[in-house]
Amino acid sequence: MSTARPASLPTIKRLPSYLQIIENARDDGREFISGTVIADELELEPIQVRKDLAVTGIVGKPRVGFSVSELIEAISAFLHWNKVNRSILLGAGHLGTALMGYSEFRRHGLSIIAAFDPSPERHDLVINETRILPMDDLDDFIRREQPEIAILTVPSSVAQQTADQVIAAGVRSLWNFTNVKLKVPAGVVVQKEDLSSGYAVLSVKMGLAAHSAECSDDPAPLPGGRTSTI
Ligand SMILES: NC(=O)c1ccc[n+]([C@@H]2O[C@H](COP(=O)([O-])OP(=O)(O)OC[C@H]3O[C@@H](n4cnc5c(N)ncnc54)[C@H](O)[C@@H]3O)[C@@H](O)[C@H]2O)c1
Repeated sequence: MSTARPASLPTIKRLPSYLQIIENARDDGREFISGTVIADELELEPIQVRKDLAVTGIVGKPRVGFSVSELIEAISAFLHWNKVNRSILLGAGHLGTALMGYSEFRRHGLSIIAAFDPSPERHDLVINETRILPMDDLDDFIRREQPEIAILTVPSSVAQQTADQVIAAGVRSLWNFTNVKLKVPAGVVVQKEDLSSGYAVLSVKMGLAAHSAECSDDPAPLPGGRTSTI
């Protein structure tokens, strides 16, 4: 019987950090890992880590902790990272090229099978095994290859029309890096990404640290607890 529980968004966002630590433990030859060790590495409360890991349905053993291999498998399965998600990227400029160059995605099942850009000088360039193709090839490519995800790193001015085009051709999941709130039909999933939110957290931490340094020598905790890194 599964003991898995529904997951909140913050829990889902923390799981990749846990996975990284547990994979490091595996690479160090360890068979078990405790929630406390994971919590210490990430400066979280152990109860938070145990609650988060409960969503995977894996239960730790008293005084031993969690089986490293079981936990890796369970987190990967929970995140659907144990299957390949074929994706295309629209807009192979600065950000798009950086995403294509990030090999960790492939390790977690995100395979960028092609990129599309209107700029002729970029056509047929291959970045990290992904070829950049002309926009004219887009519709046929989607209908033929049926990618699950479209990654949007186009200028904001063309974000909606690009989304409309890939949806019309059959894509059902969009990872939107533009600052446009896309309008999509029911059944299409959109995740909007904004690096500014990470920068906002950093800025607040810096402000708290500066305030704390003025008041004492102790590091500043974030509101609600320890000096969290995530
Ligand atoms: N989410 C974030 O935190 C974040 C961070 C940086 C940039 N961005 C956004 O990502 C997007 C790209 O930024 P960038 O710095 O890489 O810009 P860029 O100008 O370097 O790249 C944009 C690319 O899109 C291509 N393009 C133009 N029209 C297109 C179309 N109709 N279809 C497909 N490709 C098209 C251009 O030829 C260019 O190669 C922008 O919308 C930017 O605001 C978001």
